[in-house]
Amino acid sequence: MSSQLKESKIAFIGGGNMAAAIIGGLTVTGIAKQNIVVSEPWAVNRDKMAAQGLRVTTSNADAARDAHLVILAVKPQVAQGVCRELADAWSSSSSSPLVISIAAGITLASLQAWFKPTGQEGAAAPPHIVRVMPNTPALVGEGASGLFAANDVSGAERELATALVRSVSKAVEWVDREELIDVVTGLSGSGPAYFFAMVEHLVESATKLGLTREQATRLATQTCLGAGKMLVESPEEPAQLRKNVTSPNGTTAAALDSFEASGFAGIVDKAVNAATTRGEELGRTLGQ
Ligand SMILES: NC(=O)C1=CN([C@@H]2O[C@H](COP(=O)(O)OP(=O)(O)OC[C@H]3O[C@@H](n4cnc5c(N)ncnc54)[C@H](OP(=O)(O)O)[C@@H]3O)[C@@H](O)[C@H]2O)C=CC1
Ligand SMILES: O=C(O)[C@@H]1CCC=N1
Repeated sequence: MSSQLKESKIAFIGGGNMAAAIIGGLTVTGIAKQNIVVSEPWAVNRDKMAAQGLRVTTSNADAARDAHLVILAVKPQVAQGVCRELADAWSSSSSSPLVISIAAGITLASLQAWFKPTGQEGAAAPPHIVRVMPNTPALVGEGASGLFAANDVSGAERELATALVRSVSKAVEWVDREELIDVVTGLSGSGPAYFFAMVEHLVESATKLGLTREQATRLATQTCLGAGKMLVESPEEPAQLRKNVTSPNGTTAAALDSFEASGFAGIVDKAVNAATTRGEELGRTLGQ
């Protein structure tokens, strides 16, 4: 792990699902809990974080004031208010941290405008910002994340962001246009839910056909894990792995033909487009 990351004080603004996933991954990889502070208004989430030995607060300003890295992990709908609050907190300090925003859709232009210093003499310059789109498998160190940095982000800051993301993600992809973060959102940010939904449907079908729910769940989840592991570890392309399962005129062909007859490729294409478009829309409607 990078020594820069190990020595950084990290503040999470928002202690919900995604913050919990990233923090879970970070602590497993050896980031000291005393270097993490979580600001979270909801007592239930705060207590969960405190129970893990993390420092918690209800004050975003207190959490962020001395941090080297601030992870903006609130819903897009509250991002503007939170950024303005943080800008106020930094207006009386001489340095500002690197901000990592994971808020879906919220653009760098919006974040930069909301973080503008409030005009006090000697106030810190606005923070440098990296947008990251992680996903919840970060919790088990199996995340997939996309990143995009503002122009003013230095090489060292990029390395710090990469180190943070890499400590909870196996796939780490910098993209070269900001719009592509919305595509990453539609693919891997939301993606775990697509696989969970698939497993839910598989379990429903097999239960209707006679397996117990428990048996069906064990078989479906292990199939998902096994297929995922093969996708990662095998040198073969996904299409070849699919063909290896598909005996001519066999059972798999019957299922895949059924998928195709129901327009599977089109269904997936529409879904990824819907998520990507929703990201763009969030950015437009909630942003500058
Ligand atoms: N969940 C996912 O899989 C992914 C989420 N993201 C992004 O991560 C961000 C967080 O999502 P997620 O973790 O799912 O959402 P959650 O609602 O689980 O977490 C957000 C947390 O922020 C808290 N909060 C609300 N207002 C404030 C405030 N003013 N200051 C500090 N904290 C506040 C919320 O408290 P309360 O409940 O009381 O409102 C909540 O606990 C979103 O922007 C989302 O787009 C990105 C990738 C994947
Ligand atoms: O559903 C959402 O908006 C967030 C962003 C990606 C995953 N969850």
